[in-house]
Amino acid sequence: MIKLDGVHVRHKARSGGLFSRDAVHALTDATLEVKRGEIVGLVGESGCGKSTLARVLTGLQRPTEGEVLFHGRNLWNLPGGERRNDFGSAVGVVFQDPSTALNPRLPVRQILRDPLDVHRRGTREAREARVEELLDLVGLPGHTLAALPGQLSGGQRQRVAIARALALEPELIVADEPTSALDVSVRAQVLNLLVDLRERLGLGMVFISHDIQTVRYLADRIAVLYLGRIVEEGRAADVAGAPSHPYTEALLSATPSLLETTERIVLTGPVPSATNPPPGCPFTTRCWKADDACSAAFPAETSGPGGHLWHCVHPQTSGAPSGGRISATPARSTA
Ligand SMILES: Nc1ncnc2c1ncn2[C@@H]1O[C@H](COP(=O)(O)OP(=O)(O)OP(=O)(O)O)[C@@H](O)[C@H]1O
Repeated sequence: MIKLDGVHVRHKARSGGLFSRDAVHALTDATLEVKRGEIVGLVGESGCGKSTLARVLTGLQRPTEGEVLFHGRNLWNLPGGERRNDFGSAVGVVFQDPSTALNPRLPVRQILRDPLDVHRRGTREAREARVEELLDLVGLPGHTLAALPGQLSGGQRQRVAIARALALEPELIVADEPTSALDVSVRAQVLNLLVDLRERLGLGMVFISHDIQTVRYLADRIAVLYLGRIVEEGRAADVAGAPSHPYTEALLSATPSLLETTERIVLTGPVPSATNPPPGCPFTTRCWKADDACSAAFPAETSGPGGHLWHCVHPQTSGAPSGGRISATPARSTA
């Protein structure tokens, strides 16, 4: 349905002076496909490029290089009107914090009507009926329509934001950390709602989170980002169950599931600057397996069964995470 092909995004560095040519390499050579009805999880630490990738997928950010293909057509070669109308309605977005994503002065009824009005969908009566249908889809009672966002709980606000994202019957929802601003008690409800909607509506979804355990629960496939690069990608069971990249292993150990006994990997070295990324593997400075071979060039793509891909010179090959077996090294300590 949508494919990123060799996408690079470089921003002008904020810290540079007026005439500085310094660039932040927010995304480097990202290739990723989301098929109809599939949930792709995107994980990585803060600043690794998750939101940039979300902005590229939703057409809010034009790549510096590379292509965004929507049903095989280059998004940025489409006429502006087609891009805004057809692509704009095919992709819905849910942001992290519903308190800031929803206009506090508009009642829910108007918030849900806005996209239908802007895209001139159906008659006035049909739009009213759609608004009620949307509310029902996300499990909110009818009286919510008269409420202002400030009169709702965080979980209810996020349900309204999800309903708004669904208004134009999108094929794809991009959800950027949709539960991290919510109370722990309602996170599971919102996650279950997203899974339920995917099943009922056949939606594709890109779910972005720094928490690989949450993503593992939801996603069909996972892509792991590190300093703007996708370093591992594959079926969720392969990436989270038998990671090949040491960084994925470290992410998994940071939020161990209750059933696993892997020791925690605490990464110690510095994260390289995104303004001046190293020529080799960007994880070298924190990796306990790194040697000279890792610094020469960014590791080529290696593939395993089921479309499992990784970029690492010393991948984990045993089929099980090494955490719990490797003792602490200068680049890694355990806690
Ligand atoms: N408009 C911009 N101008 C300059 N640099 C930017 C801009 N937007 C993002 N960046 C930089 O690009 C890199 C990737 O940022 P991005 O927001 O995509 O990461 P992220 O993984 O979503 O982080 P977080 O989880 O903290 O939101 C970071 O180094 C960030 O500082």
